[in-house]
Amino acid sequence: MLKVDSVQLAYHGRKILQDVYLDCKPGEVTGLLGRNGCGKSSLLKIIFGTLTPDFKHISIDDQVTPKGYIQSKIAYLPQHNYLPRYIMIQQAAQMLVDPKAWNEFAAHKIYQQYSRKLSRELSGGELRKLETLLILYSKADYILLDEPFTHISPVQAEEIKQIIRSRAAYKGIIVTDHQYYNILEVSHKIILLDNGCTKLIKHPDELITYGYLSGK
Ligand SMILES: Nc1ncnc2c1ncn2[C@@H]1O[C@H](COP(=O)(O)OP(=O)(O)OP(=O)(O)O)[C@@H](O)[C@H]1O
Repeated sequence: MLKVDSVQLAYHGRKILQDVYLDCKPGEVTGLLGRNGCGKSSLLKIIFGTLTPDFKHISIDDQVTPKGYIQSKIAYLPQHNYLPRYIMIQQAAQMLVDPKAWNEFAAHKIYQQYSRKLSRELSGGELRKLETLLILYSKADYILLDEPFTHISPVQAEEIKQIIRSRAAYKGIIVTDHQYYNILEVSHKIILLDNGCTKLIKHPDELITYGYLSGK
């Protein structure tokens, strides 16, 4: 199990994260919701290990894991595109995809369609979908997805949700997005980040109580 505890982060003396606890185990999708600027991306970067906060306690199976990207324990889809503009999709896939999952990955239509293209030749939505797929089919046991539904049309979002669910059979997945209805649908557990603290949401109505949804 991945456990994230006691994260404290401040930028220039302004507290962003102060009382954070969340956990995620293989077989589970954890949805992370929160208003703009509440610290969702920062928290994912801290879990991945590329942002160092004032304090954190992160462990995988009770072993302290300060940098999850080492040994590919954790993979991370950043909020913004990560593939270099001139890389061929097939080349990126060969570097990132778990060989054991290759056949399933390569069967996806979008891969077959664009494998011989450069990343710069794809539309925003096509590239986002492929980047998400590459991370979901990586070797890592834990996957962090920052806004996988951005630029994605509704039918494509349905397909991504199905893939997230099927990959969650093998992995623990933490996903955040402003398309909260997609997050509610795909997640087994919802965590709201509010005033620097995590709150486990037991019923969607609590999202109104905490002021994340307007309730109108
Ligand atoms: N490098 C930085 N230096 C100073 N402040 C920063 C830095 N990075 C982020 N922040 C601030 O920290 C806060 C949290 O940012 P973060 O990107 O984690 O929020 P978020 O919840 O992912 O937001 P959004 O939903 O809008 O993407 C914001 O107020 C942001 O302005």
